[in-house]
Amino acid sequence: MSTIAYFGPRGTFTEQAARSLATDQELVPADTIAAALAAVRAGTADAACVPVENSVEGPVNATLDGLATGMPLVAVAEALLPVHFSILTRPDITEPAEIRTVASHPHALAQVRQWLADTLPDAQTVAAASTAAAAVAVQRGECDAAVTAPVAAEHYPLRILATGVADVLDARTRFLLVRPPGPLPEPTGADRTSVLASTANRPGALAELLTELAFRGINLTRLDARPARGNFGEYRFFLDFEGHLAEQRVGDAVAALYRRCSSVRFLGSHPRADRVADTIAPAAANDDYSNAAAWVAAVQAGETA
Ligand SMILES: O=C(O)C(=O)Cc1ccccc1
Repeated sequence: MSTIAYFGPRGTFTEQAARSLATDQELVPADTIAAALAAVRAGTADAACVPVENSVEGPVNATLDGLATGMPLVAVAEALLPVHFSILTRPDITEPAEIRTVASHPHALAQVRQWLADTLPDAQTVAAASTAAAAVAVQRGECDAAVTAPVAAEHYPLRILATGVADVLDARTRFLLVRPPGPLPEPTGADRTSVLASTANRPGALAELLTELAFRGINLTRLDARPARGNFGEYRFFLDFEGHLAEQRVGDAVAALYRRCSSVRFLGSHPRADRVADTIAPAAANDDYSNAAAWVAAVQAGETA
Protein backbone atom coordinates (compact mmCIF):
# COMPACT_ATOMS: atom_id res chain seq x y z
CA MET A 1 0.00 0.00 0.00
CA SER A 2 1.35 3.45 -0.80
CA THR A 3 1.83 5.95 2.00
CA ILE A 4 1.34 9.67 2.61
CA ALA A 5 3.56 11.33 5.23
CA TYR A 6 1.68 14.24 6.83
CA PHE A 7 2.72 17.06 9.16
CA GLY A 8 1.60 15.54 12.46
CA PRO A 9 1.39 14.14 15.07
CA ARG A 10 -2.14 12.71 14.95
CA GLY A 11 -4.85 15.33 15.22
CA THR A 12 -3.33 18.18 13.17
CA PHE A 13 -5.24 20.14 10.56
CA THR A 14 -2.82 18.60 8.06
CA GLU A 15 -4.01 15.12 9.03
CA GLN A 16 -7.57 16.24 8.21
CA ALA A 17 -6.35 17.57 4.87
CA ALA A 18 -4.43 14.35 4.14
CA ARG A 19 -7.56 12.30 4.91
CA SER A 20 -9.56 14.36 2.43
CA LEU A 21 -6.91 13.82 -0.28
CA ALA A 22 -6.09 10.14 0.35
CA THR A 23 -7.73 7.51 -1.80
CA ASP A 24 -6.43 4.23 -0.40
CA GLN A 25 -3.04 5.33 0.97
CA GLU A 26 -1.84 4.76 4.50
CA LEU A 27 -1.28 7.99 6.47
CA VAL A 28 1.94 8.27 8.44
CA PRO A 29 2.61 11.23 10.78
CA ALA A 30 5.90 13.19 10.64
CA ASP A 31 6.88 15.62 13.42
CA THR A 32 7.78 18.52 11.15
CA ILE A 33 7.07 19.76 7.63
CA ALA A 34 10.73 19.14 6.77
CA ALA A 35 10.45 15.54 8.02
CA ALA A 36 7.31 14.91 5.92
CA LEU A 37 9.13 16.15 2.78
CA ALA A 38 12.29 14.22 3.72
CA ALA A 39 10.29 10.99 3.96
CA VAL A 40 9.28 11.35 0.30
CA ARG A 41 12.82 12.24 -0.76
CA ALA A 42 14.16 9.22 1.11
CA GLY A 43 11.52 6.97 -0.50
CA THR A 44 9.93 5.93 2.81
CA ALA A 45 6.68 7.67 1.78
CA ASP A 46 5.16 8.07 -1.69
CA ALA A 47 3.74 11.55 -1.08
CA ALA A 48 3.62 14.23 1.63
CA CYS A 49 0.77 16.44 2.80
CA VAL A 50 1.86 19.87 4.09
CA PRO A 51 0.18 23.26 4.71
CA VAL A 52 1.19 25.97 2.21
CA GLU A 53 -0.83 29.12 2.89
CA ASN A 54 -3.40 30.56 5.24
CA SER A 55 -5.95 33.25 4.44
CA VAL A 56 -5.03 35.18 7.62
CA GLU A 57 -1.35 34.50 8.25
CA GLY A 58 -0.17 34.03 4.64
CA PRO A 59 2.56 31.63 3.53
CA VAL A 60 3.85 28.67 5.52
CA ASN A 61 7.56 29.37 5.17
CA ALA A 62 8.72 25.92 6.26
CA THR A 63 6.88 24.46 3.28
CA LEU A 64 8.13 27.06 0.80
CA ASP A 65 11.74 26.66 1.95
CA GLY A 66 11.38 22.87 2.01
CA LEU A 67 10.21 22.82 -1.62
CA ALA A 68 12.87 25.30 -2.80
CA THR A 69 15.89 23.05 -2.28
CA GLY A 70 16.63 19.33 -2.22
CA MET A 71 15.20 16.78 -4.60
CA PRO A 72 12.39 18.42 -6.60
CA LEU A 73 8.85 17.64 -5.44
CA VAL A 74 5.70 18.48 -7.38
CA ALA A 75 2.20 19.23 -6.05
CA VAL A 76 -0.43 16.96 -7.58
CA ALA A 77 -3.45 17.95 -5.46
CA GLU A 78 -4.55 20.52 -2.90
CA ALA A 79 -7.10 20.73 -0.08
CA LEU A 80 -8.71 23.82 1.42
CA LEU A 81 -9.88 23.53 5.02
CA PRO A 82 -11.91 25.99 7.06
CA VAL A 83 -9.83 26.77 10.13
CA HIS A 84 -11.41 27.30 13.52
CA PHE A 85 -9.86 26.14 16.73
CA SER A 86 -10.64 24.28 19.92
CA ILE A 87 -9.00 25.24 23.20
CA LEU A 88 -8.04 22.12 25.15
CA THR A 89 -6.83 22.16 28.76
CA ARG A 90 -5.58 19.63 31.28
CA PRO A 91 -8.55 17.93 32.98
CA ASP A 92 -7.44 19.22 36.42
CA ILE A 93 -7.87 22.82 35.27
CA THR A 94 -11.37 23.93 36.15
CA GLU A 95 -11.20 27.75 35.84
CA PRO A 96 -9.82 29.78 32.89
CA ALA A 97 -7.95 31.86 35.49
CA GLU A 98 -5.76 28.80 36.23
CA ILE A 99 -4.41 28.85 32.64
CA ARG A 100 -0.94 30.42 32.70
CA THR A 101 0.45 29.09 29.39
CA VAL A 102 -1.23 28.44 26.02
CA ALA A 103 0.72 26.49 23.40
CA SER A 104 0.22 26.08 19.65
CA HIS A 105 1.68 26.34 16.18
CA PRO A 106 2.57 30.02 15.52
CA HIS A 107 -0.03 30.16 12.69
CA ALA A 108 -2.73 29.04 15.11
CA LEU A 109 -1.67 31.48 17.87
CA ALA A 110 -1.75 34.31 15.32
CA GLN A 111 -5.31 33.45 14.39
CA VAL A 112 -6.69 33.53 17.94
CA ARG A 113 -4.65 36.50 19.27
CA GLN A 114 -7.73 38.63 19.93
CA TRP A 115 -9.66 35.76 21.53
CA LEU A 116 -6.72 35.07 23.87
CA ALA A 117 -6.40 38.77 24.76
CA ASP A 118 -10.13 38.92 25.60
CA THR A 119 -10.52 35.53 27.30
CA LEU A 120 -7.13 34.62 28.81
CA PRO A 121 -5.39 38.02 29.08
CA ASP A 122 -2.82 36.82 31.65
CA ALA A 123 -1.79 33.64 29.83
CA GLN A 124 1.57 33.45 28.05
CA THR A 125 1.71 31.96 24.57
CA VAL A 126 4.23 29.22 23.80
CA ALA A 127 5.17 28.15 20.25
CA ALA A 128 4.78 24.44 19.51
CA ALA A 129 5.80 22.44 16.44
CA SER A 130 2.13 21.89 15.48
CA THR A 131 -1.32 22.27 17.04
CA ALA A 132 -1.33 18.57 17.95
CA ALA A 133 2.21 18.80 19.40
CA ALA A 134 0.74 21.50 21.68
CA ALA A 135 -1.99 19.07 22.80
CA VAL A 136 0.74 16.52 23.61
CA ALA A 137 2.59 19.18 25.64
CA VAL A 138 -0.59 19.84 27.65
CA GLN A 139 -1.10 16.13 28.20
CA ARG A 140 2.47 15.91 29.54
CA GLY A 141 1.82 18.80 31.92
CA GLU A 142 4.29 21.10 30.14
CA CYS A 143 1.59 23.68 29.34
CA ASP A 144 -1.88 24.47 30.63
CA ALA A 145 -3.82 24.82 27.38
CA ALA A 146 -3.46 24.20 23.63
CA VAL A 147 -5.02 25.81 20.57
CA THR A 148 -5.85 22.82 18.37
CA ALA A 149 -7.82 21.47 15.45
CA PRO A 150 -11.30 20.28 16.55
CA VAL A 151 -10.29 16.67 15.78
CA ALA A 152 -7.47 16.78 18.38
CA ALA A 153 -10.07 16.35 21.15
CA GLU A 154 -10.69 12.82 19.81
CA HIS A 155 -7.02 11.87 20.09
CA TYR A 156 -5.96 13.46 23.37
CA PRO A 157 -7.83 13.05 26.70
CA LEU A 158 -8.08 16.77 27.47
CA ARG A 159 -10.89 19.07 28.65
CA ILE A 160 -12.55 21.17 25.94
CA LEU A 161 -12.61 24.78 27.17
CA ALA A 162 -13.93 26.30 23.93
CA THR A 163 -14.71 25.33 20.34
CA GLY A 164 -15.18 27.33 17.14
CA VAL A 165 -12.55 29.88 18.19
CA ALA A 166 -11.27 32.19 15.40
CA ASP A 167 -10.57 35.92 15.25
CA VAL A 168 -11.40 35.96 11.54
CA LEU A 169 -14.51 34.08 10.50
CA ASP A 170 -14.10 32.02 7.35
CA ALA A 171 -10.30 31.64 7.70
CA ARG A 172 -8.98 28.87 5.50
CA THR A 173 -5.70 27.01 5.02
CA ARG A 174 -4.56 25.41 1.79
CA PHE A 175 -2.59 22.16 1.87
CA LEU A 176 -0.58 20.43 -0.87
CA LEU A 177 -0.03 16.80 -1.70
CA VAL A 178 3.49 16.60 -3.15
CA ARG A 179 5.43 13.74 -4.68
CA PRO A 180 8.51 13.24 -6.91
CA PRO A 181 8.11 14.39 -10.54
CA GLY A 182 5.89 12.06 -12.59
CA PRO A 183 2.85 12.28 -14.87
CA LEU A 184 0.87 15.46 -14.14
CA PRO A 185 -2.83 15.32 -13.25
CA GLU A 186 -5.04 16.03 -16.30
CA PRO A 187 -6.11 19.67 -16.87
CA THR A 188 -9.64 20.37 -15.62
CA GLY A 189 -10.25 24.02 -16.57
CA ALA A 190 -9.95 24.99 -12.88
CA ASP A 191 -6.26 24.39 -12.16
CA ARG A 192 -3.34 26.00 -10.40
CA THR A 193 0.29 26.00 -11.54
CA SER A 194 3.20 26.80 -9.21
CA VAL A 195 6.79 27.69 -10.00
CA LEU A 196 9.78 28.94 -8.07
CA ALA A 197 11.77 31.52 -10.03
CA SER A 198 15.19 32.94 -9.16
CA THR A 199 16.19 36.06 -11.02
CA ALA A 200 19.28 38.24 -11.17
CA ASN A 201 19.08 41.16 -8.72
CA ARG A 202 18.59 43.97 -11.23
CA PRO A 203 15.96 46.65 -11.94
CA GLY A 204 12.74 45.30 -13.41
CA ALA A 205 13.59 41.58 -13.08
CA LEU A 206 10.41 40.69 -11.18
CA ALA A 207 8.28 43.01 -13.33
CA GLU A 208 9.54 41.15 -16.43
CA LEU A 209 8.41 37.81 -15.01
CA LEU A 210 4.99 39.15 -14.10
CA THR A 211 4.69 40.73 -17.53
CA GLU A 212 5.18 37.29 -19.15
CA LEU A 213 2.08 36.13 -17.25
CA ALA A 214 0.12 39.34 -17.86
CA PHE A 215 0.78 39.25 -21.65
CA ARG A 216 -0.82 35.84 -21.82
CA GLY A 217 -3.79 36.86 -19.66
CA ILE A 218 -2.73 34.53 -16.84
CA ASN A 219 -4.15 35.40 -13.44
CA LEU A 220 -1.65 35.29 -10.56
CA THR A 221 -3.11 33.73 -7.39
CA ARG A 222 -0.09 34.05 -5.04
CA LEU A 223 3.32 35.73 -5.03
CA ASP A 224 5.75 35.17 -2.18
CA ALA A 225 9.37 36.16 -1.89
CA ARG A 226 11.75 34.14 0.28
CA PRO A 227 15.38 35.01 0.93
CA ALA A 228 17.72 33.06 -1.37
CA ARG A 229 19.99 32.67 1.72
CA GLY A 230 23.29 32.96 -0.19
CA ASN A 231 23.47 36.74 -0.62
CA PHE A 232 21.65 39.14 1.67
CA GLY A 233 18.99 40.94 -0.39
CA GLU A 234 18.53 38.18 -3.00
CA TYR A 235 15.15 36.55 -3.19
CA ARG A 236 13.40 33.57 -4.72
CA PHE A 237 9.88 34.16 -6.00
CA PHE A 238 7.10 31.66 -5.54
CA LEU A 239 4.45 32.21 -8.20
CA ASP A 240 1.04 30.49 -8.25
CA PHE A 241 -1.23 31.19 -11.18
CA GLU A 242 -4.36 29.93 -12.87
CA GLY A 243 -4.17 27.23 -15.50
CA HIS A 244 -2.30 23.99 -16.23
CA LEU A 245 1.15 23.44 -17.77
CA ALA A 246 -0.51 21.38 -20.51
CA GLU A 247 -2.37 24.51 -21.69
CA GLN A 248 -0.52 26.44 -24.35
CA ARG A 249 -0.60 29.89 -22.72
CA VAL A 250 0.74 28.41 -19.48
CA GLY A 251 3.41 26.24 -21.13
CA ASP A 252 4.47 29.28 -23.16
CA ALA A 253 4.66 31.49 -20.06
CA VAL A 254 6.63 28.91 -18.05
CA ALA A 255 9.05 28.55 -20.97
CA ALA A 256 9.48 32.35 -20.98
CA LEU A 257 10.21 32.32 -17.22
CA TYR A 258 12.77 29.57 -17.83
CA ARG A 259 14.46 31.71 -20.50
CA ARG A 260 14.55 34.80 -18.31
CA CYS A 261 15.49 33.33 -14.91
CA SER A 262 18.76 32.07 -13.51
CA SER A 263 16.78 29.03 -12.33
CA VAL A 264 13.18 27.83 -12.40
CA ARG A 265 11.74 24.95 -10.42
CA PHE A 266 8.34 23.60 -11.51
CA LEU A 267 6.24 22.97 -8.39
CA GLY A 268 3.12 21.48 -9.97
CA SER A 269 -0.11 21.84 -11.95
CA HIS A 270 -3.20 20.43 -10.27
CA PRO A 271 -6.94 20.98 -9.84
CA ARG A 272 -7.95 23.86 -7.55
CA ALA A 273 -9.78 22.78 -4.41
CA ASP A 274 -12.26 25.66 -4.73
CA ARG A 275 -13.00 24.71 -8.36
CA VAL A 276 -12.85 28.35 -9.48
CA ALA A 277 -12.57 28.17 -13.28
CA ASP A 278 -9.44 29.59 -14.97
CA THR A 279 -9.73 33.05 -16.47
CA ILE A 280 -8.79 32.81 -20.14
CA ALA A 281 -8.19 36.19 -21.75
CA PRO A 282 -9.31 36.86 -25.35
CA ALA A 283 -6.86 35.28 -27.85
CA ALA A 284 -5.22 33.15 -25.11
CA ALA A 285 -7.12 29.84 -25.54
CA ASN A 286 -5.34 26.69 -26.80
CA ASP A 287 -6.98 27.08 -30.24
CA ASP A 288 -5.67 30.63 -30.58
CA TYR A 289 -2.10 29.42 -29.95
CA SER A 290 -2.50 26.39 -32.27
CA ASN A 291 -3.96 28.48 -35.10
CA ALA A 292 -1.18 31.06 -34.78
CA ALA A 293 1.52 28.33 -34.71
CA ALA A 294 -0.02 26.63 -37.78
CA TRP A 295 0.01 29.96 -39.64
CA VAL A 296 3.69 30.62 -38.76
CA ALA A 297 4.58 27.07 -39.86
CA ALA A 298 2.81 27.65 -43.16
CA VAL A 299 4.63 30.97 -43.63
CA GLN A 300 7.97 29.27 -42.88
CA ALA A 301 7.12 26.58 -45.41
CA GLY A 302 6.42 29.25 -48.02
CA GLU A 303 2.78 28.16 -48.30
CA THR A 304 1.23 31.44 -47.26
CA ALA A 305 2.16 34.95 -46.21
O1 LIG B 1 -0.48 22.44 13.36
C1 LIG B 1 -1.37 22.00 12.59
O2 LIG B 1 -2.42 21.46 12.97
C2 LIG B 1 -1.19 22.17 11.16
O3 LIG B 1 -1.60 21.35 10.38
C3 LIG B 1 -0.59 23.47 10.69
C4 LIG B 1 -1.63 24.52 10.82
C5 LIG B 1 -1.62 25.39 11.90
C6 LIG B 1 -2.62 26.36 12.00
C7 LIG B 1 -3.61 26.45 11.06
C8 LIG B 1 -3.63 25.56 9.99
C9 LIG B 1 -2.64 24.59 9.87
